Amino acid sequence: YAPTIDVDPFCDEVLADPIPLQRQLRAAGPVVHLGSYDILAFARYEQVRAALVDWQGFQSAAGVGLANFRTEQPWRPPSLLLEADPPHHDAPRRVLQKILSPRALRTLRDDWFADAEALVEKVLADGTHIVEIDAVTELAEAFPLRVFPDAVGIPQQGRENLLPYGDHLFNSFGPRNHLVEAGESRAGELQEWTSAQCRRDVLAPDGFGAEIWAAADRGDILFDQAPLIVRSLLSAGVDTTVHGLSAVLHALATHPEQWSRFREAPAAAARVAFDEAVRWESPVQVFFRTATRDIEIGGRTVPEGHKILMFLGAANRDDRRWGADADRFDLGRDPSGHVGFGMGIHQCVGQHVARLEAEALLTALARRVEHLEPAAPPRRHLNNTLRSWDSLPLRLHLA
Ligand code: HEM
Ligand SMILES: CC(C)Cc1ccc(C(=O)O)cc1
Repeated sequence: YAPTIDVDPFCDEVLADPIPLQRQLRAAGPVVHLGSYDILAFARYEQVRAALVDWQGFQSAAGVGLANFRTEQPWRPPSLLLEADPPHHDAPRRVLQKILSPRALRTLRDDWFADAEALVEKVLADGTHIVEIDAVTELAEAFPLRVFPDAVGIPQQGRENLLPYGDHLFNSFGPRNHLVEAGESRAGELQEWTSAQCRRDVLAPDGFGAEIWAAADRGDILFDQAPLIVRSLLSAGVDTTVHGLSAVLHALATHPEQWSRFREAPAAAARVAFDEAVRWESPVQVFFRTATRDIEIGGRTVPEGHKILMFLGAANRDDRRWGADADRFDLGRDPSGHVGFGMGIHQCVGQHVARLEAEALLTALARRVEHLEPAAPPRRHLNNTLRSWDSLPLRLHLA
């Protein structure tokens, strides 16, 4: 038995504010039937985590969106990591894990910290004691776009395609609603542009892209896998960090006591602040899996071949796991174990890149900004998978 809830989780009202539905789903039970799509959903931490780590029972190869690749054509060739299961998932994952490891990223640390300081200087330059900015366009979008495409090694030309490509990709994990339809006219062109950036002859000789091709030279992966693995970086590595950064900036700006606490020890607190923001906001809100057999979970059977929907954002605010103050953004909390980066064999392979970007930007801001506060109400960006802001007007009081 699973209670049915008929609210459409992908309607604009829920995408703008998913918190009420998250509460309703958690309260309804460990497994809930979504009437609007006739699928089963998990919103409590225990079941979401259990489904994420059970890659044999809940597979990714049939797609991690609503579309079931067993019966319908994906809009782009499936990812060799995200939309693959072991054994096919193993080699591409091993290659990316090594290239994106904390140790491998050490060579970028100084450059990214220096670039974040340069960006913050540029943004604050035209102010005297108080500066008003839109933190989405001037910081959260600007910083990843300054450092990440260069780290991958793609050409300068056309980088403005990265955000719209990612936005459509993340919409396409949901149902074919107005958000997907709005992106469909450019989808083919954006997909072609992105794939063209993954060819060996256009990539710089010393970036993540070149390292993926070098793995093919060594025989760690096949040559025809290399471009798709580069595509994974361009697909997952931009919009996610943009919305992760705007999430942590919004959290800190709306919790002034947390900002002053953060400024006392920015280097140490930067990583916890980012992970607590990823837990609290969950930039990646939901995604799907497909049952590989009839599976018992939460006292209910998921029939073989059926899609399940995991509400990461709801799990990250489940008081059964996080305590009574689960809804509070609190730098004193230990956010480890959150599912904002997933969990198990598909857990975000780029999480250390995201954390390094956040550390660089937050420490640069902590040096120069005494206090930050909202200057006007922020505006939500609606996307079937991502929780994000279109605009985040902030007033920065300089140190
Ligand atoms: C705040 C930023 C980010 C968030 C919230 C995020 C979230 C996630 C989540 C939830 C998953 C698991 C998907 C699943 O289980 O099906 C994932 C996987 C992945 N992420 Fe991230 N991500 C972020 C940044 C990045 C970056 C910067 C990169 C690349 C440099 C990246 C590359 C990937 C890849 C390739 C996968 C697939 C891993 C696999 O299936 O083995 N992500 N990410
Ligand atoms: C949260 C995830 C769905 C983000 C993501 C997107 C795309 C890929 C890919 O490999 O193309 C990997 C991860």
